[in-house]
Amino acid sequence: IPQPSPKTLHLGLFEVGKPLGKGKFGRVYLARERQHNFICALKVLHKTELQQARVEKQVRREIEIQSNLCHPNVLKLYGHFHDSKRIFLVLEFAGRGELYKHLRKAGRFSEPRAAGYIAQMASALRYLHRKHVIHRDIKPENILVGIHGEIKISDFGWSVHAPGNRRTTICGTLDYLPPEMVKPGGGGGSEDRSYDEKVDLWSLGVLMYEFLVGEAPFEDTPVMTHRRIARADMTVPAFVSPEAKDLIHKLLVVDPKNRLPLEQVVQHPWVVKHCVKGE
Ligand SMILES: COc1ccc(C(=O)Nc2ccccc2)cc1NC(=O)CCSCc1cnc2[nH]ccc2c1
Repeated sequence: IPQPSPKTLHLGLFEVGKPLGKGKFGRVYLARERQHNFICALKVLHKTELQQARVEKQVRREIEIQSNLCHPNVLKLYGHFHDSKRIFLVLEFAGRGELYKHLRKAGRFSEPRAAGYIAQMASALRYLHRKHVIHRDIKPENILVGIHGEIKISDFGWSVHAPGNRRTTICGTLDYLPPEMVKPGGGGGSEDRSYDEKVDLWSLGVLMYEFLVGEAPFEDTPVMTHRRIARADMTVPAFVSPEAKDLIHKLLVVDPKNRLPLEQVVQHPWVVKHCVKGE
């Protein structure tokens, strides 16, 4: 009988299939867990890479946070295991792939479709915020689509327990960052970068805008994007309905305290109008 190598030993439980994508830190494969014929996504993280990027603690915290989350619109982390060199995350497989690909293909979403997605996002964020988890990186690239068309927030590479205080610099797009995370700290020069769950309300507004318009509201050169975010300086095109425009303006508010709470987002006329009960 061939001696199983450490690789097959750990992966023996899984039949590894086609690559699903490459994340910041790891590759993801379609996989089937043999015992129960269970299809999932297997994310492979290399310990050396995590050590070099000094994110091992973050991964551990993330695994601890995520293992306790269970919501239809939050991508499930079923479990994890590791061998000498790698950490394996056993993730839910979203059958219809990445939302941003659907958005790029469609250009922009119809208002009913966008409203359905915003209602699901609000439901997922209410769940996360009740558990004092801030996502902090809501954008189309971090949303996957399940086999029934339902959306799933994922890639919590930046999630923290509220209130958070950013230490690591932000990399990647600025488009979704709220004023309190791009603006130098409030008066007194002290870099007061504390923020709370309301950062996700701002990002929900940016996401809604991008669903309806096909591009982010503050898209510009980095310097201009900073300035426009800090002032919530954006224009909503005329083809966007007045109700949708109203909700966007109630989320993209510079002062976090004045952003529309999630309970009121799901009761907003634009969301209610397009969401048939129980859909
Ligand atoms: C809950 O989810 C996650 C939890 C944690 C991490 C993570 O990497 N954490 C980390 C890593 C290193 C340093 C710090 C933190 C990633 C995810 N999620 C994804 O990466 C989504 C795409 S992988 C799954 C998946 C499913 N279904 C698909 N359908 C088509 C493609 C596809 C792809």
